Amino acid sequence: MRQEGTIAAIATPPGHGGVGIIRISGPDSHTILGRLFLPASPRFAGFRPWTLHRGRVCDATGAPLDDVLAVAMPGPRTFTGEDVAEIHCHGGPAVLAAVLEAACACGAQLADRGEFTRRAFLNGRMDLTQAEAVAEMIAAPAQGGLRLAQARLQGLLGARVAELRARLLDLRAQVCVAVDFPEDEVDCLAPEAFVAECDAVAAGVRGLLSAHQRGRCWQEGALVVLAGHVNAGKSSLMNALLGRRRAIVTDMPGTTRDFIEEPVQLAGLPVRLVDTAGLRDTGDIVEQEGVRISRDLVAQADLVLLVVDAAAGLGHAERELLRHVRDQHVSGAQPARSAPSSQSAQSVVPAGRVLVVLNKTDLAGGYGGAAAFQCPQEVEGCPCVGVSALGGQGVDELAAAARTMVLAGLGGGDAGGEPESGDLAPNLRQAQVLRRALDELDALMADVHAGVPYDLCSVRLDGACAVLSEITGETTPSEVLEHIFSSFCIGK
Ligand SMILES: Nc1nc2c(c(=O)[nH]1)N(C=O)[C@@H](CNc1ccc(C(=O)N[C@@H](CCC(=O)O)C(=O)O)cc1)CN2
Ligand SMILES: Nc1nc2c(ncn2[C@@H]2O[C@H](COP(=O)(O)OP(=O)(O)OP(=O)(O)O)[C@@H](O)[C@H]2O)c(=O)[nH]1
Ligand SMILES: [Mg+2]
Repeated sequence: MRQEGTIAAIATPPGHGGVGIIRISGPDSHTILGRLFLPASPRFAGFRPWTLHRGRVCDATGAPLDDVLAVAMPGPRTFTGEDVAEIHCHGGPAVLAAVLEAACACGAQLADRGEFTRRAFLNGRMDLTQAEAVAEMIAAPAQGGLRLAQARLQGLLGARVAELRARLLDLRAQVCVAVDFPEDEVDCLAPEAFVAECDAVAAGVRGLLSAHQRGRCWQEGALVVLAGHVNAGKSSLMNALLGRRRAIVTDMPGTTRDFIEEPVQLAGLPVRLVDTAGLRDTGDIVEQEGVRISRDLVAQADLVLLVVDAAAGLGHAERELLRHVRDQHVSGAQPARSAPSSQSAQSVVPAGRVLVVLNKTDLAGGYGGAAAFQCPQEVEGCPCVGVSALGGQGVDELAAAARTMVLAGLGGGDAGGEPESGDLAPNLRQAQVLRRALDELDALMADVHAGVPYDLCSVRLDGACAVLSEITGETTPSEVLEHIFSSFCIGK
């Protein structure tokens, strides 16, 4: 992992913008800026720190490239902890490429993805949860996710994990006393007290894990999959939910052959909405592949919208899909311990991942044939709503029901509404680390119960502490760091 040298990158998104920023960080950044920059003011007497100065950037031959504002920020109190310079150019791709090239000609190297933030982390300007939050803040699809990323950027998650770890370290100290002075009755830690304290820390870890599930859908969007028989109106419903014509709709069965994913908010919940190929037996190999992908997506979905032609009712393919989803549920596709509160919700609603959508209610009489369409409360044990994808009736109610079901499935229900500022929610990596920490704590408690000597127990205690510090980055393996920062944008 390179950490010397001076790096440069375009910090603003590709394309045309009002202003585009070149960011330079490292020991030579101010020298490089000085060589590129021709001040506009005759009174200019060098860069005043943290102050924008107006001037021109010229290339090596002295030809002017752009009229700019530039700033020099002296380390270590900067984003990266190093000397930083920024050149605020006109936001065109050719201008920015030319100024970046000029910076490189003066000695800067092109920055890798996430290299500015990696340097900030390595220079102790932020812990790993904060570095990850920088990227998550940029990626947040809606306000709820943004608030979760902001809490992490402030270091609240790192602080909570550090607090849990400190309790384990404290316990470790008490264990050492018990090992060193086994006869000392006053200081000796009783196994019951040992287990009780471990259990309290484990409860804290579990609390963070259940927050992860909810946080995930606010940050990445819940996966909601439109599935059902050919011609049921999945693509029409996709378009109705998006409010624009995105998917091709025809009266030919088998119109959609590949899946289509679009981000959308359903009643304020960020969702990755996926339209899929209609389920049917077919000889067409392209369509067969489409059907296979549909089944995969159904298996991964946080919520399946099973679209059914209301007049036709459930057919063979729909019943098979319901059975498929239900079997998956029974075999415990959800990690059992990750969201304890969702387990009870699941057992109340056996097929809680499926919402049956009776479509074409404008054509249908009553479900099963009565005169006016009456939407049943549930179909095959799944909640049910009636809509007309064509006319838009019931689509808002469908969105609200989908939101409620997704949040119920993730535990905690919809009562709390959107995440609030200060709410903690670990991301996937952090949750995986927390799960390992919980395994260590469970094993530790079992050992203490079984009367394993304290000096052996303390090894496990150390293990749990080491696992927890992977969250904040003290002991994170370098390939994990590499992976985290390589998912960043260039220039971040
Ligand atoms: N133009 C620009 N805007 C930007 C950034 C940037 O790098 N450039 N940021 C980058 O992502 C964010 C701001 N992030 C920052 C994070 C830390 C420090 C910093 O370390 N500041 C010093 C105090 C400086 C002072 O006021 O004297 C410190 O807190 O010690 C600055 C900006 C968002 N907007
Ligand atoms: N009357 C009526 N027709 C609808 C409604 N929704 C869809 N349709 C019609 O049903 C036909 C099939 O619609 P699609 O949205 O293409 O159906 P699909 O489920 O995506 O079909 P495949 O992609 O083939 O699996 C089209 O002719 C639509 O216009 C509705 O609510 N009312
Ligand atoms: Mg379709």
